[in-house]
Amino acid sequence: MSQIFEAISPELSTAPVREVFYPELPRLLPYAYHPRAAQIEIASNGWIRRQLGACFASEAELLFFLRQRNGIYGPLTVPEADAQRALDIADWYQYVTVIDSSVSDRSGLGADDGAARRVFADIVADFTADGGAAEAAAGRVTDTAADAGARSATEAAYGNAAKDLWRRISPGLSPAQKRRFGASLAAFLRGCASEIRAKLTDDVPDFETCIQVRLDSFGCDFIELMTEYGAAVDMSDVLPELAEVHDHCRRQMIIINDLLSWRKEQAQDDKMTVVRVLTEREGRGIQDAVNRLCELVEHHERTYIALRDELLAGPLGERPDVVAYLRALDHMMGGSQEFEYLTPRYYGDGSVWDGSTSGWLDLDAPVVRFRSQPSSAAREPAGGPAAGAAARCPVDHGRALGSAPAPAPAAAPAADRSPATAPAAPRTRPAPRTWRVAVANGAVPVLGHALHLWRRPLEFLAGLPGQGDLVEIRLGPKKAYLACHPDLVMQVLLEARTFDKGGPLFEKARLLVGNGLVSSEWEDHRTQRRMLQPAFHPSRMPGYVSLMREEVEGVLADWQEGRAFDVSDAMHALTLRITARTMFSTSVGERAIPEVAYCMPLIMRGVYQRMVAPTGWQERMPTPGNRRFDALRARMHAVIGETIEDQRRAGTDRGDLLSILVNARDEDTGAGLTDAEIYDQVMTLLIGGTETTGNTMAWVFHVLAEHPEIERRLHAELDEVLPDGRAPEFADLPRLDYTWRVLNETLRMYPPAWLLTRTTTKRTELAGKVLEPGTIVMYSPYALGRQAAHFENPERFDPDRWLPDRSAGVPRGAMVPFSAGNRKCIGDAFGQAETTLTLATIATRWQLRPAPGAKPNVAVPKASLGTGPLDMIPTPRRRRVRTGSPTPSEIS
Ligand code: HEM
Repeated sequence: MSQIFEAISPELSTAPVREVFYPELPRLLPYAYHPRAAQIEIASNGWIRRQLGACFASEAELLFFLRQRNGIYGPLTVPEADAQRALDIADWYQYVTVIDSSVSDRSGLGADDGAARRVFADIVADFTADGGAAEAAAGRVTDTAADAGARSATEAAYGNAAKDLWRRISPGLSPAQKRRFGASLAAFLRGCASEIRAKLTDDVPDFETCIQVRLDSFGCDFIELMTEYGAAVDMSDVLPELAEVHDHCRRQMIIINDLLSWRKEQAQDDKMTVVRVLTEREGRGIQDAVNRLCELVEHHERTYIALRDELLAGPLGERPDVVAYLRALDHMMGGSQEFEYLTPRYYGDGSVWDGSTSGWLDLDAPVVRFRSQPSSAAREPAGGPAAGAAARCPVDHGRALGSAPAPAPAAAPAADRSPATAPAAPRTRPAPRTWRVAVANGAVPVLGHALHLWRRPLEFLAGLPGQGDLVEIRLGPKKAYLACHPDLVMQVLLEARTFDKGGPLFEKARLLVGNGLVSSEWEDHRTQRRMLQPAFHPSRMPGYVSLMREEVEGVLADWQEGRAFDVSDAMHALTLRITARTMFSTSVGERAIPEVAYCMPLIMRGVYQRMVAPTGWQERMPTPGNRRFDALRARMHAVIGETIEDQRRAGTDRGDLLSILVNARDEDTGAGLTDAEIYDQVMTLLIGGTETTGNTMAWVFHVLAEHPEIERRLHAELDEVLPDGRAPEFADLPRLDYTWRVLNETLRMYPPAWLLTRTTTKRTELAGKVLEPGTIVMYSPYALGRQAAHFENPERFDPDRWLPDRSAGVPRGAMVPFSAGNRKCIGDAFGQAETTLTLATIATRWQLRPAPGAKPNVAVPKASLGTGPLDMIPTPRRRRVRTGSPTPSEIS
């Protein structure tokens, strides 16, 4: 293993320092140390010395291995296991880590994949029924002198250790688990051999091939088995049901491992790591690759949680062993990540963890930890956390990551399911730095800044980041703070328990949506999110998309050449119909839709006015405006109440969202939701799913009319992907790359959710300022998207800024149109599919131009940022069709 030493302790060179920024990962899963962690680690280190000492070239190498603290991996990943089992597991993981280290070493097993395969075959035989199991049963647990003579000391050591482990572990496994154990070990060793081969042949695989090899070489099968062993359960009979959960769990762990071990792997010239795939195979810069992979980690973690919750909400949730296993799997993932921050294995021999989980990491220094500032101006390349993080699911399952990006089904976040699985407090540690904390300019007596927010809110907000990273605003007697710096925004969003839903927006939103998902506070939110999540499962997206197609086609059937119409109204009507159809599949629902369409925009405007009102008395006055507002709310209530009643009467599952809500039962009490609770969720989804997408669509047609060159490029893509002029199917969406960039740029410049508020639930600190409980904290996707510090020429509509290379430097918190953390939009994938499909279908067939004198009016934005009435005139578009080589021919 001597080359490992050399590789990890490179000579200091005069080459420019290479540094990469590692964004904070969400860490939604719990982690804990086993109560006997310290004793287990020591005992396990003793076992390694006794059993596998012969596998190390010298005492120094053995000590080097032990300093990596591999013995703590077991106690961190099975914190609730019986102590003996936790020790068995610790030894097991150390055992495979010794093999893994030797595989990385070209003077050890890594020298020759053929030889390694032979050693591995012996190890498998020592473990499986022909070898270890049978011998263990007969009490023969060590190699005899004769056996040992035929094998090298190293091979004999591997064999003896395998037998010892098998003797201890196998009695706790069922016959099915024993069979799985053999197969899992074989898979691990097969993966190791493939890694050796790749290294020797200089092959960098594509993304999916790499993942497939890593699934084996990371030992995913036995990680799950060890989790079962730790929880004393057998999941062999439900593996198919767990397959999806496992897939996301595995990918999350592998990608985190590859990200955090990158310094070591690149020093050892490892080919089988997803970082290398992205940098070498897909030609990304290292920062871009890291950003992408961080997005993937978040995606897999959230999808894992969503799927896990879905399983628990179904019949398997009745089985205590499944519940115990999934809880153990949470700890496995959370603990595994904790280990990867902790181990000196990836940060250099002698490094000591300072608790940091994000920051700049030097790729070349012998000993490193995350730093708050880069140490070199020559870092490669300058840039911050995940670009376009809020944009979409970056996962292209089953394809190379670099191919056409997809507005594909992103996993929506899910709340945790019980106190035991409550998310670990997000450990955002903004860099110790000097923050600029300011009071916004232009306060007037009594009203403070309320008039600015009332009269010219966008201009006012966009000017605040120039004044400070955290800016105090006065709303009459109340103070509020706008987080302007992206890192502060991420802190607010990730520390969701401290910065909980609240503040003027949500207080007023409760007038409309009561205690629905978007406005509920931490505790309620977790239960609610679990209940609603199944409706947004990726598997439902193809069905939703075909329904969206029907609705868009229906709307287009009424368009007439040259006849102006209000595009904002039309898009809201369309998105409302789409959301409502996913919610109510009945004729009663159909009747409710026009009523809701009429009331909603008027109510939304009233909510915004109440939100920025400096005092609360105006809304209680019996003015005509207030009476109208109350009447509209009552009307909406009545019509939705009717659909709920209809669903209750029917009692059947109609496959729509209303059925999910009416049939939902509390896990503990078995109680269902009251009509009032269902009403709140229906209103939440109707508003969340209509205003946002409707406004986005209106803006996009406005900007296209203003930018003919961008429109021309959009048309070119549509003609290529949809040459026959049909509406896209679900499978077409990933190919509409430019369409997606146009929409993402629209969301940057005109985010529908332009100002959002939170309230602190306890005394806390933000930007070094102490905030008392109950303090209002806000963030503005609009103001963030207009900052020149993060977006070059921010007033320019430039979809290509979302090309991977150009977007690499955009800090994660600077682009949050769908928010982030556990309150991230539940309908993000739905919304992105909907806007992509709508834009593609309309722009394939029609071109819209403003009616004379028509332009957006944002002087008084509502709770959601819209264009206001926007009359546009449709003209049928003539498409260019490519056949083979680009020979344009016109079709109508
Ligand atoms: C362009 C489309 C959309 C945008 C820009 C958007 C934006 C957002 C944002 C920023 C939030 C977080 C609010 C906060 O931080 O306080 C949010 C939450 C939410 N959105 Fe969306 N949204 C979109 C589409 C949708 C759709 C289509 C639906 C439903 C069909 C939906 C339903 C919701 C719900 C229920 C929440 C609350 C989630 C929670 O707190 O757990 N949204 N959305």
